[in-house]
Order: sequence, then C-alpha cells, then structure tokens
Amino acid sequence: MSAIDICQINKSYRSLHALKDVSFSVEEGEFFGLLGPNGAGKTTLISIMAGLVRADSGHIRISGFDVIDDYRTARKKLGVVPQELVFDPFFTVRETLRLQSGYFGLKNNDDWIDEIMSNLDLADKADVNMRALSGGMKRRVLVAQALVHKPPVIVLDEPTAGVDVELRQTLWQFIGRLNREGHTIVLTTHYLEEAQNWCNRIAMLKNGRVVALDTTEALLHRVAESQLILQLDDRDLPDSLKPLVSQYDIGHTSRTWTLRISHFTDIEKILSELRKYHIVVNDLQFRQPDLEDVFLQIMDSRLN
Ligand SMILES: Nc1ncnc2c1ncn2[C@@H]1O[C@H](COP(=O)(O)OP(=O)(O)OP(=O)(O)O)[C@@H](O)[C@H]1O
Repeated sequence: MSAIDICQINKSYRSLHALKDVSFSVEEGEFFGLLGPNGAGKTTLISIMAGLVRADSGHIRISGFDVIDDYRTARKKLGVVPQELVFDPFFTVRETLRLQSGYFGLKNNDDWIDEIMSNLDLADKADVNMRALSGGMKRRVLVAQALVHKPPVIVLDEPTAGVDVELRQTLWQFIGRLNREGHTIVLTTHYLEEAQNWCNRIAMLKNGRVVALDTTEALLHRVAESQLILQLDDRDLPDSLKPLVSQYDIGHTSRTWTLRISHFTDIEKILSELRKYHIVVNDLQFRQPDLEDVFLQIMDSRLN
C-alpha cells in the first residue's frame, strides 16, 4: 500500500486551473520532494491532502484512507507542517502542543511532547507564550505540532523558509531520524540543495501539471549538462568553441565562459584548442550538474 496515492486531481479557483490531472504515489518510507516555482500548485495539493481544500475531481488516499470519505482516519495518518505561521498568541508552547494532541484525541501525551521539544531545541521555551517567540522558534513549534500524533506520513511545506543555519541542521537531523524510523516524508522547498541531499524521488509541478517524476539520481543524469567554467585572458573565445557555450552562461564580462561538457575527454579538446590560439586560462572549474540545473532546464522547456 502506498503512503500517499494521488489520482487525477483537478482544482480550479474561478478561471485559474491550479491543478491539472495530478497523479502520483509516494511509497511508505520514501523521502519525497514536491518541487515547483511559486504558484505551481504545491500548497494547493498539500491542502487537499490535509482535507483543507476540496478537489474538483480525483481522489487522494493517505495510508489507504480517502481524505474525504475517511477524513478522520486519513487526517490521523498525516502530519502537515504548513508554510504560514498561524498561532493562537495566548497559549504557551506546551499548551499549544497539548491542544493539538487533544484535537487528535490524545490525552497524557506529555512524554512525547517533551521528546519532540527536546529534539527541536524547544525545551527551554515550553512555558513561553507563542507571541513572545521569534519567527524561527515559531516554525519549530509548527513542526512539533505536526508531530504530536506520531503520524506515519509527514508533509513539510517549506519548513526551512527564513530559518537560520542552526535550526536547519536541528530540523534535518530530526526529520532524517524520523525517516530512518520508517516515517514517510514529503518535502516542498525552494532550496534545491536540500531536496537533492534528502529526497530519493522528486515530482516537479509547473502551472499545476506534473512535468517530471523520477528518482533524484535519474533526474540528475537525465537532463542537465556538466560544465567547464573557464576564466580566460582578455581575448575572446575562439569561434570553434562558441557552439559549446552553455545557455546558462552569464559572465563573459568577467572573461568567464561556461561551456557544456558531455565527457571528460572534451576538457582536453577545449584546452588544446585554446593553446592553439595561445589563449591563457587564468582559472578553470569543472561543475557537475545539480538539481538546480535540472529544475531550470525542466521549467524552461518549451515542451511543458
Ligand atoms: N484560495 C485561493 N483563491 C484563489 N487562488 C488561489 C487560492 N490559493 C491558491 N491560489 C492560486 O493557485 C495557484 C497555486 O497556488 P499554490 O499556493 O498552490 O502554489 P505553490 O506552488 O504552493 O506556490 P509557492 O511556492 O509560492 O508557495 C496560484 O496561482 C495561486 O495564486
């Protein structure tokens, strides 16, 4: 059984078709990335998973339970860390987490609440009012809130937006541990390095459609090019090498050229061509494609 099964979801807001026939499954224990530019439809899809927004057609099951027909059971299987910081300012951190536990019918949940707070470095804020917390601390509480009922499936909607390095590390350590213990994780983030480091599989949305769905490794191999970044003396690049200039080349003004490389042997060919014209290479870097390159290529593609 899949942890999340998304089948033919459509959603419109008036004339805006925000999700178009979106279908994919996330298997149990996966660390799955849901990526896309602003407005692609990620939050809408997550809101439908959480039962906060109704799809116009299609269905979603969480651990086999339909998010509409079996709302209560499906919701118990899911922990969502929302993007927006919304809290009742009158409660302390512990009260907020107790309230959330009560919402799921859990009494005497303090041992687990203490463990979550300790793992998120929130223990010394347990009795502080929500309104007195910094933005980063509030985000920790959002994560804690999503975990109070130990959901098998955890969805994080941009959990590291605007948080400092220390919290990022704390958060990833904890999320990584939960994933190793068997929790399924779905992550949306605009920090593609985080997605590349953590996600074993990725879906990319563009204008409400799934435009890529594959393992992270396969995505890295499938689309992007390796690059040779050259800083030359003040002469122009020879015409023979200009066809290799990457479309992502940005810097001839600083005498830096980004060339596409399909094989290591291309490097020697390029260098010997430069030698032929006595062009001096001041600096040279080899860069393998990363998820950002893949993302930009997929989002740029005229095919989508
Ligand atoms: N309640 C709403 N009413 C009208 N339009 C909406 C509503 N919620 C979302 N939209 C629109 O639907 C589209 C998808 O928005 P959504 O928030 O799902 O995108 P996203 O991929 O999460 O973006 P971001 O990366 O900026 O969070 C956008 O064009 C957005 O303006």
